[in-house]
Amino acid sequence: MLSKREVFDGVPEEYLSHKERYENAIRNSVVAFSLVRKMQEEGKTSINNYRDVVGGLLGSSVLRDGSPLGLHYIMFMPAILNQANEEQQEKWLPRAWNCSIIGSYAQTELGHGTFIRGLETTATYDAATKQFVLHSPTLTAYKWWPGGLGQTANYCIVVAQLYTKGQCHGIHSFIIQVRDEETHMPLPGIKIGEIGAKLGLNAVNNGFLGFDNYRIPRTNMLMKHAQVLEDGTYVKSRHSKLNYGAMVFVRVVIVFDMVNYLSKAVTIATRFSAVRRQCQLKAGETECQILDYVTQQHKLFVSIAAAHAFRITANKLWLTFNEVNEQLVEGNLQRLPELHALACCLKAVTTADTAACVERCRLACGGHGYMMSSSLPLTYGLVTAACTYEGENTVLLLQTARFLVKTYQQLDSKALTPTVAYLKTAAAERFCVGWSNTTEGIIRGFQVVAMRVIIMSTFNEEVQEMSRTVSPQLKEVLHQLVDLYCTYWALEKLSDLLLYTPISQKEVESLRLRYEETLTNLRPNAVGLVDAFDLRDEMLQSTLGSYDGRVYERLMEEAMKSPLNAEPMLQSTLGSYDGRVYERLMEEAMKSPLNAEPVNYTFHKYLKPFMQGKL
Ligand SMILES: CC/C=C\C/C=C\C/C=C\C/C=C\CCCCC(=O)SCCNC(=O)CCNC(=O)[C@H](O)C(C)(C)COP(=O)(O)OP(=O)(O)OC[C@H]1O[C@@H](n2cnc3c(N)ncnc32)[C@H](O)[C@@H]1OP(=O)(O)O
Ligand SMILES: Cc1cc2nc3c(=O)[nH]c(=O)nc-3n(C[C@H](O)[C@H](O)[C@H](O)COP(=O)(O)OP(=O)(O)OC[C@H]3O[C@@H](n4cnc5c(N)ncnc54)[C@H](O)[C@@H]3O)c2cc1C
Repeated sequence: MLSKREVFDGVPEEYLSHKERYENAIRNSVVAFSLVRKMQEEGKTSINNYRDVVGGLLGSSVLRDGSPLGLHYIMFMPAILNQANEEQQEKWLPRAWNCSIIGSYAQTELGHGTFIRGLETTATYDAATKQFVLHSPTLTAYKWWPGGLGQTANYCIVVAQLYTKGQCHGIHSFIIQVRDEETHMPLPGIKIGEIGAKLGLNAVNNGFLGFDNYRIPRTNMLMKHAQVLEDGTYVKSRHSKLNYGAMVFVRVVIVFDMVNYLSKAVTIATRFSAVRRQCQLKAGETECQILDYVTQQHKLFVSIAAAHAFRITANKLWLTFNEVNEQLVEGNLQRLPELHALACCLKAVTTADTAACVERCRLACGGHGYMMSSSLPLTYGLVTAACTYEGENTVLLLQTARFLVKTYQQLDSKALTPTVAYLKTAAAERFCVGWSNTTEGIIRGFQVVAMRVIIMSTFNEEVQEMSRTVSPQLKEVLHQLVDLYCTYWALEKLSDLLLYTPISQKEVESLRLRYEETLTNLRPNAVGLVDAFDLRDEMLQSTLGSYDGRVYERLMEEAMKSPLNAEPMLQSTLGSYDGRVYERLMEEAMKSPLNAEPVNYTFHKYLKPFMQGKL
């Protein structure tokens, strides 16, 4: 059995080289995911409900900057579950589930990420040999970004343009072996490596992948929805977008991820704000806690409310996802567009808001928030990536807008699906006959705004659920959070409300007062509210947010761990670009020390024994 997490001579991750960071990540990941395998063996997690277990690990302090094995669970396995037929699932799922193969998900290319109908990788069917020929016709056709593909995965799901009998049938998914299972060497016809250092997630080992007329069996096309028969006949799917299912799943999971990161950041910043004393409210008094400043409360408290709002929303979205997928199994595709629009909208909104809130938490901690040891910069790097991956936010909001416009156009001719039923009511109250400075009044106002601009989504507060299951005291605080969240956004989006609702100047002024009252009302419970997230110090990994409040002692302890305090300069910088983007990106990637060797030693020492169940 492996010893617990090894670090280089006690040097924290921040001081490791790019290569050492990867080697450390492999060591930590095989230990962490050996635990998942143990839970599988004991029946404590299953192939249909491992989200919480894996999600908890991927957000934990052990894998704090991601894992080379993350995509295996996040997309490789869900893609097989979602797009492989029964025979293919029987062949591949057991090996993926016990990690005797490690997979990734290769869709994005150097030249295309958003416009997936424009992907260039081709899969051409050869009926004579009953094989598909995978090929990357240009440099921009190289797969670029797949997590774990650089040095770790030996299989991946590849999304390519399918050609058979001379005709292109659009993008489809294929399961492809890219490395030898014994030697881990890239297979002939495969060009593979890692793409280099990034803003964050530097333990994920994102890779590139090029094909040179690489042949795979016909049965390696995932054929749950569409098929290619032995003679090359193409059988199309019931719905052209069923192949996009893996992306919908991850967008839903990302909303849960944002809850975890936002809770962590606001816990750190709120606890630090209770410890930090700076300046005086009145001359001659002792310095006050910075948490007592209304400006500090304005920065932080809405993040506490947002963490709860996102958690409630994530749970509701997960229920919708499972409902719609059960209907898909029965052949009922009616709610697929709504699920797609909802997943797009909530992934975009929660990632953008979380990135903004985490940055605000950092700013609220002054210079100490800028220290890596606070864990706030690392958290920001993780959440800001989510605004881009799994669908760039702008593009996903446009998808939601497209769905809402279509829904509005069919308002009188088609029954509305549950999450847009409010449009009927908002349409009836075309100009929102009255305004009230209550939670319900604000929600109704936004429904009217949404109705009028058809691009705002609204959220359903689960207030009724809270009144059934919580004590009067807790209900009062949760209502304060609901009030805070609504009045905050009413004030943030005041221009829309002024444009589309009859809110008066007087009501805006009282809304402002109400907002400040709510901040004051929440102040006594602020630390208790973040303590309620129940995030252990090991999870927070933060000098500022530890439960015992020993901020300064911890800052100094961490500072003394820097090798710079023990020896002279270590650092070097990279060159800049001359405008030849794709060639330069590839040249930079090839500078990675990880690409200097075909197989990193951690494969033979850790990964292979892990995959063979010998750990
Ligand atoms: C189990 C794990 C547990 C815990 C994990 C813990 C943490 C996990 C958290 C984070 C994850 C970590 C790492 C993430 C790794 C990220 C991996 C990636 O990034 S993979 C690559 C992702 N790439 C994308 O998302 C590409 C974005 N682009 C698109 O999706 C599409 O191009 C588009 C923008 C949707 C447009 O598609 P297209 O051009 O084909 O379609 P149209 O716009 O013309 O619309 C036509 C029609 O189709 C409908 N539609 C589009 N997409 C879907 C869909 N997915 N489902 C259903 N329907 C869809 C659209 O609504 C239109 O319908 P119509 O209006 O015609 O009725
Ligand atoms: C950390 C990380 C991990 C990733 N992991 C994976 C992975 O494992 N597998 C994988 O396949 N991919 C992965 N990706 C790739 C990711 O899915 C793409 O980066 C994403 O889909 C965006 O595509 P792009 O980068 O090509 O940007 P582009 O599509 O080129 O978009 C660039 C910008 O152009 C604008 N834009 C583009 N299209 C439109 C439009 N229609 N309307 C308006 N504006 C538009 C937007 O401002 C957008 O930000 C990862 C990315 C990151 C950052």
